[in-house]
Amino acid sequence: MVSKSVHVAVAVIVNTSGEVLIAKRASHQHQGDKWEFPGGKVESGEEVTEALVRECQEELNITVKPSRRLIAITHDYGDKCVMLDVWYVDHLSGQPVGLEGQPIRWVTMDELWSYTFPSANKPIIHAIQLPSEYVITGDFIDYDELFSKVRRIIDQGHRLIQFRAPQLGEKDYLAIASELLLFCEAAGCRLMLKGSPQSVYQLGGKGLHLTAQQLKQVTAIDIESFKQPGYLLAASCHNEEEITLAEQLGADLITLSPINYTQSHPTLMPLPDEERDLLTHKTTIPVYWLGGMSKDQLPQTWYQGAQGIASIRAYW
Ligand SMILES: Nc1nc2c([nH]c(=O)n2[C@H]2C[C@H](O)[C@@H](COP(=O)(O)OP(=O)(O)OP(=O)(O)O)O2)c(=O)[nH]1
Ligand SMILES: [Mg+2]
Repeated sequence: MVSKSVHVAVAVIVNTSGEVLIAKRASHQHQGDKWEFPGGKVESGEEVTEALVRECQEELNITVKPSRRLIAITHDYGDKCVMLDVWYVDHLSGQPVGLEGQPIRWVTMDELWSYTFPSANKPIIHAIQLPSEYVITGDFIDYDELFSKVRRIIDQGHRLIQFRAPQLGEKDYLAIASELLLFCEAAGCRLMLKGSPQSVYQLGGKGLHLTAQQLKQVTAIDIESFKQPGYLLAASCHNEEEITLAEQLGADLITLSPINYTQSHPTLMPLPDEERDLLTHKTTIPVYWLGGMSKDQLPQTWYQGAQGIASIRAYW
């Protein structure tokens, strides 16, 4: 166990075709021969964004403009502890070249899974592939209203939706969910479902969202189907204990709530800002802030290292 972590500026550079730039680390380097996102150590007195610009110049001969933080990850390799401060870069000038002799490649988001990265990188790859907004369905009077609202949300470009309908019994919920699944899949949108892992899996669901209560009850075997490539496991968390359980199960994303007072849970006290930020920094799982969130709070969530926002009211 190494206590002092090295602050590393990491650039996820995305081109206009949506491809990401990766580079291969030299054999003699720490985590040698693995692929990485370009970057390097933040020097003393330097801001992380300055380090990003300098490293991309030194390693790739390009000038970048970091747009926002994507995720921050602290990882202990045993011989070295790193804090990867990962930023999105979608503005660059110049043609990247491996100035240190390192092979470089533009790869699609899906191809990222077939490269070997240092083990700290797994949450980065999840964070790249997940959107900033996680839409949760609200009230609906009938089937038509539900489907037309989901259609509108998909047409607005959203690709991650949770079907929440606490007013329905399990049987009715699953019956509608199976229709909604086909509808969303045809549009390339991921539908996260609630319920028992077995019933969601049997229905053909590729995304399971566990309640905090389920987090305390399910075992690794119960959710193993949702650990396969192409599946997503999410969990609702409200405190450190629940986040630890989500980490142990290997969840791909979590919601953290309540961030503000909400109409759906009027009696719950919002998390104090300090606790919210601490929990967001501590976990390596992409975090969506939930509870009275609005889209104009997105920059603040990114700044604190969260993935984005989850909400009913901002979208429904
Ligand atoms: N750049 C980068 N480093 C990563 C990634 N994943 C990961 O665990 N690391 C670790 C490996 C290293 O221990 C550390 C980065 O340090 P580095 O060796 O690139 O630092 P540097 O560019 O300043 O190079 P150097 O001249 O000090 O060798 O972070 C990643 O995706 N990109
Ligand atoms: Mg480097």
